[in-house]
This record gives sequence, structure tokens and C-alpha cells, in this order.
Amino acid sequence: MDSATVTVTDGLAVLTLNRPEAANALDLALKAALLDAVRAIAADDAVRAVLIRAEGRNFCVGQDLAEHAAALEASPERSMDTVAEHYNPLISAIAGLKVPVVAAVQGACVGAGLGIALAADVVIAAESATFATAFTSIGLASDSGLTRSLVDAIGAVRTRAFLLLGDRITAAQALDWGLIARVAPDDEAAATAESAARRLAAGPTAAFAAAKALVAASLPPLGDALERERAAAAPLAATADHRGAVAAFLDKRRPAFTGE
Ligand SMILES: CCCCCCCCCCCCC/C=C/C(=O)SCCNC(=O)CCNC(=O)[C@H](O)C(C)(C)COP(=O)(O)OP(=O)(O)OC[C@H]1O[C@@H](n2cnc3c(N)ncnc32)[C@H](O)[C@@H]1OP(=O)(O)O
Repeated sequence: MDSATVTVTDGLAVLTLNRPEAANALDLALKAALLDAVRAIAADDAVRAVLIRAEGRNFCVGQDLAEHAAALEASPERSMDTVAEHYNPLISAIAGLKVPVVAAVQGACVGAGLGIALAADVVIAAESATFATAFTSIGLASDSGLTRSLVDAIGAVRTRAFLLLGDRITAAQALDWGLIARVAPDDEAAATAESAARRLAAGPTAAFAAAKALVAASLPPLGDALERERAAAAPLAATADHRGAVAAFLDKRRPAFTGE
């Protein structure tokens, strides 16, 4: 089964995360499939808007920690290569799409999953959706461009608290903070997001592209944030806190951090 699929109808490309059995956790296959899909969408002149959605109860729970544990075991210093090889190119590709991008979020939107959602232009969430950064809970700092997209959306004070305290917030809280654009009842959210995406696919594509470019130009460069996050990830992968927290998560127990 393809872990990411794309269908294009009437100018709308629907990109689906399709690993519901694993809460759409990002393993190598899903990351590579998403990157290939976004690059194909970017090259398709017929596409005038994009909807990013996910199968199953959860939008995306971030890096697959079972896969990561194996990679850490094999080579802590190499384990973070995927940030440069997959995460950073994926976030850059989504944010770099010239057409409008809508993300439809249900369930858990966590870690790099939050980074994917916030790389879109418009996030529409189901009422019961939740949002979390999760990185510091496993001894990491941040990635997927969140140190730019969060600061842009909610400011540095809230971003620091969101990263450091690791709170899991509701869709209503996310809307109140300005993290997302809309909240819809659980049974209407998918249709609301698709309707918005279809409206954008039928809209003034050149004007949308110009508006996106103008807003992006008013912000610090995404590439700089991604590079800083990449550089910060490698040394953290080598910490006992990170390795211990990943093992604790997989063993379903609370981690004991030593600060090392
Ligand atoms: C050389 C080869 C290299 C290979 C590649 C190596 C990888 C390198 C990694 C690089 C790291 C840098 C980039 C990092 C990106 C990130 O996203 S880091 C953050 C990762 N995500 C998390 O830490 C979230 C962990 N999960 C949770 O906090 C919670 O599960 C939740 C998302 C808040 C949901 O909670 P709840 O609703 O209570 O559900 P749960 O019961 O906790 O989970 C349901 C089932 O899903 C499983 N699961 C959840 N998250 C993950 C995950 N990230 N990876 C794997 N599995 C996950 C969870 O275990 C449950 O499973 P079951 O018990 O089987 O039901």
C-alpha cells in the first residue's frame, strides 16, 4: 500500500498520508513518498491548489520512534541524516509550492506532523484535533521549520513555552492562539477543508501565488531556520536523555532525564 498518495481533479491535488495503522508516523518510506509527491505536485502545471490530508484517526504523530530507535542503535550520529535528507527538503517543498495549500487535521498533529501542517497556508482542524511539539519530551529541540512557523504564528514567548513545556493543545486553543485558521465539527471538518481547497483551486492562481510570495518575503528565511534546526539535532541525538526518552516512549514508561 502506498504510504502517500496523490489524486488531481479539477486543478486540486489531494495529498494523503496513508499509514493510519501507525498513526501516520513518519518512517523512511512515508517521508520519501511525501517528498516525491510534493515535488511531483510542484512540477504539475495543472495543479492550482493542494489539500494535505491523512487517513485514520490521527493526522501525523511525527517521526516513527520505533524506526528512530533502531537508527540510534545503529549510529547516533547518522540517525539525524534524515533531517537533511527528508524533513528539511519536505518542509521546503511544501512551503515553496506556489499554489495555495490547505491542511486538513484530525486527531494528533505532533512533532514533524505539526511542521507539515504549518508548512501549509491554511490549516482547518476538527474540533477534537490536538497539537503538540513533542520534541523536548524526547530530548530534541525542534525541527521541520517549527522555530520559524511557530514564532511567525504565535510569537516567540508562546513558542518557547510550547516547545519547553511540551503541552498538548486543543484545536480551540490552537485557533485562539492563531496557530490554525479554522475549526469545524468533527463530522464536517474533512468536507470543510476540501471545500476550501476546491474554492482555491478555482480561484485567481496568479494572485494567490503573489500573495504567498509577499507574505513569505516578510518573514525570516525558512531555509535558515531549517539549517539551524538540523545543526542542533545531531549533537542531541548523541545525548543519553534523547536515547533514554525514545526507549521509554517505546516501553510506555516515563523517561528519567539526567540533563546529559
Ligand atoms: C539509517 C536509517 C535512519 C532511519 C531514520 C531515523 C530517524 C531519525 C529521526 C530524526 C529525528 C528528527 C526529526 C524529528 C521529528 C519528530 O517528529 S520528533 C517527535 C516524534 N513524535 C513524538 O515524540 C510523539 C510521540 N507520541 C505521543 O506523544 C503520543 O502518542 C501522541 C501523539 C500525543 C498521541 O497520544 P495518544 O492519543 O495518547 O495515543 P498513544 O496511545 O500515545 O499512541 C497511539 C499509538 O501510536 C503510537 N505512536 C504514537 N506516536 C508515535 C511515534 N511518533 N512513533 C511510533 N509510534 C507512535 C503509540 O505507540 C501507540 O501505539 P500502540 O500502543 O501500538 O497503540
